[in-house]
Amino acid sequence: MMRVLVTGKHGQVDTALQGLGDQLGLEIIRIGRPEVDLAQTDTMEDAVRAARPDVIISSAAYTAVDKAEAEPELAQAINGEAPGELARLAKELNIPILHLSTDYVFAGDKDGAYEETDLPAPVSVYGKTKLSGEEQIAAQTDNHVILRTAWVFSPYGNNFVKTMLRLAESRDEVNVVADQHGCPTYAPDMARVILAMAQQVAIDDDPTLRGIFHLTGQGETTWAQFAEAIFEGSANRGGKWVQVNPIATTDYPTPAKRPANSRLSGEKLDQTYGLVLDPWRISLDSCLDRLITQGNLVKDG
Ligand SMILES: NC(=O)C1=CN([C@@H]2O[C@H](COP(=O)(O)OP(=O)(O)OC[C@H]3O[C@@H](n4cnc5c(N)ncnc54)[C@H](OP(=O)(O)O)[C@@H]3O)[C@@H](O)[C@H]2O)C=CC1
Ligand SMILES: Cc1cn([C@H]2C[C@H](O)[C@@H](COP(=O)(O)OP(=O)(O)O[C@H]3O[C@@H](C)C(=O)[C@@H](O)[C@H]3O)O2)c(=O)[nH]c1=O
Repeated sequence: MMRVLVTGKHGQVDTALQGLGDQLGLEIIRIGRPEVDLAQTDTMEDAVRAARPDVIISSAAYTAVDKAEAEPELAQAINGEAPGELARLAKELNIPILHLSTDYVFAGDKDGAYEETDLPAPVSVYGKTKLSGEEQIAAQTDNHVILRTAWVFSPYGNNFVKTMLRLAESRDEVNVVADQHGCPTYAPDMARVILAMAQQVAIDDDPTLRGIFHLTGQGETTWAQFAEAIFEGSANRGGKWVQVNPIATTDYPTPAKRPANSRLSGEKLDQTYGLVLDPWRISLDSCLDRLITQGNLVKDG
């Protein structure tokens, strides 16, 4: 049975990986706080070695985009240094590492969807530290896959879908930015693709399977359109409909700057691995089924 070490014990992606890994009969070993703190890289080695992994999936990160502006050193330790240390260990153990990165490594001034060959130029502390993580991994081992994803949502943890449903509890309308474009991505869809890739790279040393890949849900939208789809889906399931007022980014000031366009092309992933994620609208239905129809919003906290 393949042993998959995953960083993160309470996050969206690591939770989805656990759920699917169990179904597929993989041994998923999750490491995280309090035993392993990625801000203190010396807490990682014993846990990684004890897990005897066949592959590492580096999912955990400092993901509080606005808060990172005030805590750049901590964000850099977790998003920059820790992946480098994980990759060093992967190299020593002679196993592949798959690492989650972000659309926020891009500046957002491109017209079309970003390709893997486009130059990153992050505009936030979070984006800069995630780019540093990519670089530190690549410096440690060639046996790596960097997976840039975006706008992740799921029934678990914190995300935009759950934020909107929570706002609906106290508001009849909400102002949402309409000039940032991206690709929402459902964590359980990601888990399907990530585990398929992990199984392939664990047995195939073909260099074309390595390197950077973009991994997002099919289709694109804006945060305002995404919010509208969330409330329509909510109303269709007997939940509340809330009016979305589209606004400009300048009317929603935040500590961190976000890219105006962070759409990612999934073409390389499709051509290399033959893998695509589901359209985000279909996945949003699955997510809302679990959150509203099955009443998990309250339970998940
Ligand atoms: N969420 C998104 O929209 C996007 C995410 N990504 C990337 O995808 C990956 C997964 O994201 P997602 O699942 O949404 O993240 P979450 O914010 O849901 O979870 C982050 C995980 O990292 C863990 N973590 C944070 N700090 C530490 C630390 N110091 N030591 C140990 N564990 C720590 C958290 O544990 P704890 O609960 O203890 O804090 C949690 O398990 C990340 O690498 C992220 O950068 C990329 C693009 C979009
Ligand atoms: C809650 C809220 C947000 N917004 C805006 C702020 C921001 O521009 C946009 C999204 O807000 P959030 O803070 O929820 O999302 P944000 O933290 O920017 O999400 C990002 O997380 C990191 C981890 C990533 O890697 C990215 O891919 C992306 O998913 O919506 C509104 O306009 N109105 C609102 O009521």
